[in-house]
Amino acid sequence: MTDEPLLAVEGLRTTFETETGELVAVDGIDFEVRRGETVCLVGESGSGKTVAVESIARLIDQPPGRIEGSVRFRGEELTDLSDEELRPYRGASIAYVFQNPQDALNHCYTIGWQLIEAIRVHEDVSTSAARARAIDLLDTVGIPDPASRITEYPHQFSGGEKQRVMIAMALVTEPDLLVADEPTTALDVTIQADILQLLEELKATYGMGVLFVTHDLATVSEIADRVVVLYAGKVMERGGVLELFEHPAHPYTRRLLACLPGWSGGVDPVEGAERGGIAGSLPDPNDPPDGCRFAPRCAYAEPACTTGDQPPEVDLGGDHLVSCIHYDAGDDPSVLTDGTPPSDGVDGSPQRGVTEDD
Ligand SMILES: Nc1ncnc2c1ncn2[C@@H]1O[C@H](COP(=O)(O)OP(=O)(O)OP(=O)(O)O)[C@@H](O)[C@H]1O
Ligand code: NI
Repeated sequence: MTDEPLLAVEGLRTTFETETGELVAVDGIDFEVRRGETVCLVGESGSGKTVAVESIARLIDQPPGRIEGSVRFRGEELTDLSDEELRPYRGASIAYVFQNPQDALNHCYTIGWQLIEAIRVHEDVSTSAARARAIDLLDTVGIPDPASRITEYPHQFSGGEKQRVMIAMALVTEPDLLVADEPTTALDVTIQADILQLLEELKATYGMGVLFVTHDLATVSEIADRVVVLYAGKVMERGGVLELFEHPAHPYTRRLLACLPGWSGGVDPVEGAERGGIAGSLPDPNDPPDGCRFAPRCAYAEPACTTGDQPPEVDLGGDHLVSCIHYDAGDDPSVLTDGTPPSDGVDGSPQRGVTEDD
């Protein structure tokens, strides 16, 4: 029982009915979050990060959405539960913090009123006890002079303070899992680090698992214990943060890292040349390519990369998994890291292994 991860997601697949057909936002992904650790879900815009985390507590309307696969939380299969049975989990033992705190706060009510309401929804306590708890929570999230700030309205709080209030709201239920979807993206850079630091402190204090969504690898390097790299609804690679930053295996991860200023862990010539972004764009989610979803943008794609489904994950040891055929037994992954620029393929896109002179 103690070996059971806090959250175990297996084969999670979330699709939407759209006018142009079925859109596959998340396409059969596996990952885990253990107690007391921060797992970062990282990937470009549109890769399915938000849909993935919102699928966990079924925050997605079905229809048009459709969620399949297994989500086990503290050993319990959540997908079997009715909406009513899910209530103790959704927004409670699994709490969410989103990108824009102003969207979640009601500008007509004081911060205190909103916190007290949130507390009383979950606990049968007097208003004065709830008020004391609200002050305590504001103090916990680093709002100075909470006893007087509690009477203020959202517009009297800065962006960073509003996000701290949202974190306080999430803590009301003492969650076991805090899901934070780009919680710092809307904030000034100077404030972002403070919020990350706060989340780190709270994780330690409460022993929560944190599932953190970001497109920013610099943030990942600050807070992650483990990382899940998502691309076009598929997991490209996952593993411990140090392992992943020092020995990134998937060409997509390597490209992402090469875009990170100051990262010098074996940038290959193609990656180095493209610092500042990855050429090309995500595939059409209504019509994903066969094979590895990244193959159309991958400098190392071979014909075998573009057939079948996303390659099965290869276990590189130490919890490090990669979905890339170059790591299959018998293949030679050193082509990805030997520093030789891949030869140019047709229509200017570099392709390895498909030209005669390779
Ligand atoms: N309600 C919906 N109906 C139809 N398609 C949706 C819906 N919600 C999300 N999608 C699609 O699912 C895909 C994944 O979206 P998602 O919001 O999860 O991406 P993301 O990785 O969180 O991106 P970002 O970094 O921009 O937040 C996108 O193609 C998006 O258009
Ligand atoms: Ni998102």
